[in-house]
Amino acid sequence: MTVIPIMIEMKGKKVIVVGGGRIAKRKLSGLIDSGAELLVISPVADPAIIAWDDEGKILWKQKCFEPADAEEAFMMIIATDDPATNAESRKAAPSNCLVNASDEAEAGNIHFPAHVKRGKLSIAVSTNGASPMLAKKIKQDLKSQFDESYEQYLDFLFEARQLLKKTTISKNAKEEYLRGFLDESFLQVASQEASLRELRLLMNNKKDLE
Ligand SMILES: C[C@@]1(CC(=O)O)c2cc3[nH]c(cc4nc(cc5[nH]c(cc(n2)[C@H]1CCC(=O)O)[C@@](C)(CC(=O)O)[C@@H]5CCC(=O)O)C(CC(=O)O)=C4CCC(=O)O)c(CCC(=O)O)c3CC(=O)O
Ligand SMILES: NC(=O)C1=CN([C@@H]2O[C@H](COP(=O)(O)OP(=O)(O)OC[C@H]3O[C@@H](n4cnc5c(N)ncnc54)[C@H](O)[C@@H]3O)[C@@H](O)[C@H]2O)C=CC1
Repeated sequence: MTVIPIMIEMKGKKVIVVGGGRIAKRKLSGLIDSGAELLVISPVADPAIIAWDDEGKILWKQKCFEPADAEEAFMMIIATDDPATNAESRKAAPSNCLVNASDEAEAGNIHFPAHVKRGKLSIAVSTNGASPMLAKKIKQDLKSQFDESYEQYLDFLFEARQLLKKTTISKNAKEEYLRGFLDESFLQVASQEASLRELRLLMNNKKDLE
């Protein structure tokens, strides 16, 4: 399979998860706050899945999979421990459906990468199914390299860039600021605040000229 990485908006999209065990729980945990409409089909479910159902975050249909369950699915995550059910649900997927086959790397058309999220920063690692364990190990390494301070740092970079867009300084000067903010010193909140103050002044100067 030749694959490409994309970031995808899942709000309101119908996702059918076939199976309610450990793997279904892991895949769901990455989707639970995405705004997708999450439906789990399985006779037995992990306690975390039952709790999400109680909280109204997902809908658990306590039953075995039937082809009609796949109707209008935007995405299917196939994760039962029964190979025959997994094959049957793959066949029932609507055309153009995104299909994650967690039991057989080549059988679906999407994989889930190992994922580090620090606020607006996302780093995904894929080995194309060669070694999910290596993907996980690299994720752990990246987690320490890009620690929690990156969440605040990304918010700073976002705000600084929005402020710069509103100033009248030259394109080169803007780029110089943006490049400067990549220096590690800007991981410090004090440096971020000082720069935001400076940029707000620049912006107000623009207003004065208007
Ligand atoms: C193709 C893919 C499809 C998909 O699931 O999307 C897939 C397929 C399969 N995984 C299997 C096994 C394991 N998978 C993991 C772990 C993870 N697997 C994930 C993704 C993917 N796994 C996709 C490719 C990702 C890539 O390589 O780029 C991660 C990264 C993300 C996630 O799951 O969200 C997550 C790390 C979570 C984290 O970041 O913490 C572990 C280790 C563990 O659980 O600790 C084991 C046991 C060790 C081993 O077997 O290697 C099996 C055999 C099943 C069987 O035995 O029947 C298959 C099927 C096959 O190989 O055909
Ligand atoms: N992609 C990945 O990262 C990994 C994938 N796997 C694969 O995922 C599969 C599932 O693993 P676990 O979640 O650990 O198993 P599990 O035993 O925890 O859960 C299996 C689930 O399938 C459900 N199920 C069984 N028959 C069904 C049917 N006819 N219709 C609907 N649901 C049905 C069960 O009720 C249960 O909820 C494994 O068989 C393995 O092939 C395993 C490890 C990692």
